[in-house]
Amino acid sequence: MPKNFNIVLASASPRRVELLSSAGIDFEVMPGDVDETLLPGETPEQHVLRLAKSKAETVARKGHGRYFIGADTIVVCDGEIMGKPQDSTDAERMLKKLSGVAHEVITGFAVVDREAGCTVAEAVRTKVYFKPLRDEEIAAYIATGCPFDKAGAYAIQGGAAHMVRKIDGSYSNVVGLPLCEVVETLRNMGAL
Ligand SMILES: Cc1cn([C@H]2C[C@H](O)[C@@H](COP(=O)(O)OP(=O)(O)OP(=O)(O)O)O2)c(=O)[nH]c1=O
Repeated sequence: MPKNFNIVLASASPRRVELLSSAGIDFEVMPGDVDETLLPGETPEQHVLRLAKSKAETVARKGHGRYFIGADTIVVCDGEIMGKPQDSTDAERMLKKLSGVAHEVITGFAVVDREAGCTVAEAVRTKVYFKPLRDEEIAAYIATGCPFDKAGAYAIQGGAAHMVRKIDGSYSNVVGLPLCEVVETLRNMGAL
């Protein structure tokens, strides 16, 4: 793909940077720091779409470039929306809840075209099935420190790969950016 520094990824997530780079896209990175508190009555989709847009718009207001990409990932298990765990007790609680059952990972992404004054956003869902986890397995995983900056306290691409029996849907969506959909959207918007 041609070099295009008109694209800015509004993210501090090394996973998102790696995923977008793997698609052969050239872009700049500028983190978009926003308050990630869930609003009362917000559905999971509304939540990730609002945050994805907010991250992209925050950076679009101050950065240079034309297309700004923001994203937000959450885990939804039995009606509970899980963001990043607050501490190891919270991580343990989340992993015990995910143990032996299926949950959904939802990533919302938004692309702001600053010149055209328009935004395209989409929420993508992947179903993830965990095997039953032993308490020692959970404790050992938390001790690695990996869960703390991950929604639902796990990383499918890292130390938690062996906990996942199967997934239905996009793998990159679980890692933090649904690549197929993001690249399609960039192309439809004329960014590629
Ligand atoms: C479920 C899961 C999440 N994650 C990560 C993706 C996201 O980085 C993180 C969820 O937090 P987010 O708030 O979506 O993103 P972030 O704060 O890391 O980065 P930014 O807002 O600057 O873009 O969890 C994995 O890396 N692997 C996984 O298997």
